[in-house]
Amino acid sequence: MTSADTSPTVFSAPRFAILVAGGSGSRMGADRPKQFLLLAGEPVLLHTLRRFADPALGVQQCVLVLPPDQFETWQQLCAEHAITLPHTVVAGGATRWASVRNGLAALSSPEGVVAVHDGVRPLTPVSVIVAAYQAAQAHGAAIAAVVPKDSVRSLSQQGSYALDRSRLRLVQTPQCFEIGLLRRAYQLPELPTFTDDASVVEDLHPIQLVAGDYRNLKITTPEDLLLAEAILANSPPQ
Ligand SMILES: Nc1ccn([C@@H]2O[C@H](COP(=O)(O)OP(=O)(O)OP(=O)(O)O)[C@@H](O)[C@H]2O)c(=O)n1
Ligand SMILES: C[C@](O)(CO)[C@H](O)COP(=O)(O)O
Repeated sequence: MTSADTSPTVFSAPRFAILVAGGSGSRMGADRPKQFLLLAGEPVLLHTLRRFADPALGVQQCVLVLPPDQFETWQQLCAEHAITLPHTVVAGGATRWASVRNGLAALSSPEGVVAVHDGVRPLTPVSVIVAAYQAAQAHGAAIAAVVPKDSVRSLSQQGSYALDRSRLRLVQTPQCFEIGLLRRAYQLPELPTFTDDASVVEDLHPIQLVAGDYRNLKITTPEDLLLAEAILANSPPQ
């Protein structure tokens, strides 16, 4: 895994972003999808959008994928929170895979590097996004990942057995790809084993890992929101 690059940002390929926020947030169990819940007084998705609007990234187009029945919610939040950051809104699908595919169709260019990022990862350091874009520019496909801190076991018919965690990584987003490569991968049929974009691409192209960040959590269940509030208050990622 390469570590986050601190040298001056050098990009040669144009950069795009797809923020997938088309889910319903069933595990959060809130009264609305978790991407619209407030974190430090602002919608989770606004925090995420702001990360990708950082001038160091120079992102040309940011596509937001939303549940088709939640466009009005987002419009209201944009008005309430004076959200003027430029973005393109498209409708999500029944699965994350379908939402990414819809986001890809909305990109304004067939060339460049695209970051696919969970709209519910609002604390991603910009340095991690830079590292993923740069590695994808060099190698075609790069994703953020961290080293597991817990021991890990696999279930077996007899019970369970220990895995060698030194050979395991926990996968995060952003996941960055040459646009042509990602489009080819998303023309293949959807499989139930696809949990992220790397799993969609890996049969076509090797996946490079870059160092993620433990603060880059995915807001999934209620305690994640508490953790995110604490991180923002005490150690906000830049
Ligand atoms: N049909 C879907 C499902 C998920 N996502 C997005 O993919 C990201 C990761 O998914 P997850 O955390 O599983 O979100 P939900 O599907 O909303 O949550 P849950 O599985 O608890 O219902 C989220 O930003 C989510 O909005 C999406 O764009 N379209
Ligand atoms: C894409 C992802 O965030 C990488 O860790 C993860 O696979 C999403 O999983 P989910 O079940 O859709 O939350």
